[in-house]
Amino acid sequence: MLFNDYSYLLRNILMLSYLISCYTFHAKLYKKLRNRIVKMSLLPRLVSTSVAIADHAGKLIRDIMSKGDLGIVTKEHAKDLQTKADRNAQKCIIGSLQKHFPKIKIIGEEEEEGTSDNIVDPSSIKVLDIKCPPEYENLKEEEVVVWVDPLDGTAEYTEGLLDHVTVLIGIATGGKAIGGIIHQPYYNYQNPGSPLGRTIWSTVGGNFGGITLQSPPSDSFIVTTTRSHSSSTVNDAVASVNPTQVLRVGGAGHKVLLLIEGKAHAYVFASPGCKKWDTCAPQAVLEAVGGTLADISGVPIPYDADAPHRNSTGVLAVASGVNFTEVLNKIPEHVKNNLKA
Ligand SMILES: Nc1ncnc2c1ncn2[C@@H]1O[C@H](COP(=O)(O)O)[C@@H](OP(=O)(O)O)[C@H]1O
Ligand SMILES: [Mg+2]
Ligand SMILES: [Mg+2]
Ligand SMILES: [Mg+2]
Repeated sequence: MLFNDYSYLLRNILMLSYLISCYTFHAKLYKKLRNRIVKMSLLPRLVSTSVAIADHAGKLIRDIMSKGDLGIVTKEHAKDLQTKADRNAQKCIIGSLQKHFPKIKIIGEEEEEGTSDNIVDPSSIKVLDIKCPPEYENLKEEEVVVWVDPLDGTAEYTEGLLDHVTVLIGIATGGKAIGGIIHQPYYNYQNPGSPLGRTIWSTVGGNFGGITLQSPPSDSFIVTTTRSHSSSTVNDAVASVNPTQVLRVGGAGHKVLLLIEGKAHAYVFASPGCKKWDTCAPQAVLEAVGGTLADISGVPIPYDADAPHRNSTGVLAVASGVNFTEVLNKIPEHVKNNLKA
């Protein structure tokens, strides 16, 4: 009896010391990771944190779709839709960015402000191997503008074209896109067994991750453009660059991923419909891999806090290795002038 009591006590002491050592180990590891992220300069810290935030927003987007009540409303016109997923993802992204970076300027597509629910937990932030170009080593929060598209490709989301959907977080300073996060919440959704979703990140002049750069075929010229916001000017511009194939798909983020993965040579959108939150993150990711994105006349798009939200002069982008000027020179003057007017 006495022996049983002792062995019981001994077992409990061993168990307790095991639990304490596990706790201490994890607490030390957590502290080490926190210290690493706190010591990083602002740009890599903002990119690492935004990757975790975009992943979390992607989960909210999938949850809303799986529950089936999308809460669709129209905004400026019948083809300009917004769902509960756009609204909830925006609240989560803005709330989380404000909590971690209180002084940065954040401009989001939707009207929703950040809330304290669904704030990304610091323990979900992984320290990624992000290179900070030397000119941004001392960047301050007050100098940064973040352009947020909580759900790009809303029209396609409502129609079940789920791989067209992305979450876009674009980081800008001095009017330039310098970092981007593109999260694709439904990547692999048609390949059960493969990991669902992926996140691509970049710093311009630094590095990128989450995607493998591939060149488009050399014996064709594939153009990607809008699927749900076409017009005669949009179609004229596409035809003018003599495509061998046209991929009409949703989302600015998705179209830029096609350029990076070698599925298209150029993204041509001669329309004032795209906004800065549609292009900032895609531009930063595309430029980090050697591609180019500007307006339909080749003029750089400004991303300052006071820049107009609308990209009124359209969008023209090419994959790495495709000559931007050659494509630009094929866009007719009447298309460029239509957008200037
Ligand atoms: N005429 C238009 N009106 C409103 N939004 C437009 C538009 N043309 C393009 N956009 C926006 O630009 C993004 C890319 O468009 P597209 O998929 O047609 O290429 C989409 O972002 P959102 O889905 O985030 O609203 C889309 O709504
Ligand atoms: Mg929208
Ligand atoms: Mg968008
Ligand atoms: Mg959107």
